[in-house]
Amino acid sequence: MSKITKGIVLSAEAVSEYLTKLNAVKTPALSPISGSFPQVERWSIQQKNSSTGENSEYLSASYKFKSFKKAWKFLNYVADSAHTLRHHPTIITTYNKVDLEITTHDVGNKLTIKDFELAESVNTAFNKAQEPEKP
Ligand SMILES: C[C@H](O)[C@H](O)[C@H]1CNC2=NC(N)=NC(=O)C2=N1
Repeated sequence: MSKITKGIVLSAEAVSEYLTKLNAVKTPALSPISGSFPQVERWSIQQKNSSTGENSEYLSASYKFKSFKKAWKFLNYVADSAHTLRHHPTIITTYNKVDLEITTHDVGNKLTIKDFELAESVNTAFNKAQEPEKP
């Protein structure tokens, strides 16, 4: 016999409306930062003006490592952060050097709080990649 003896039956419309509202609370809409930008160590703010008149903003940073292996250790941490934050950088890697760019594609390549959160966590990844290997 069912354990549920009392309850409220909701219509499919009511459930759908509730879920939409719940989702909006969990993931508030991203909007471009207006006014002054936060400062993140190692990262600088760049602007690109395309011939079509579209102005884009992005963060950029370069990281250098003692070895190729350390660069890849860093990249694996960066991938974890990107996955967790659901925000993904553009990555160019050349041997022991990693160049990163971050912008928010969903708002037309402008800077949002997500970009600065990811930049902070890339710095944390950089510090972790310097730690000596555990035996
Ligand atoms: C649905 C998904 O979360 C979005 O498309 C995310 C994925 N990762 C992203 N990464 C970046 N850099 N910008 C985005 O706008 C973006 N959007």
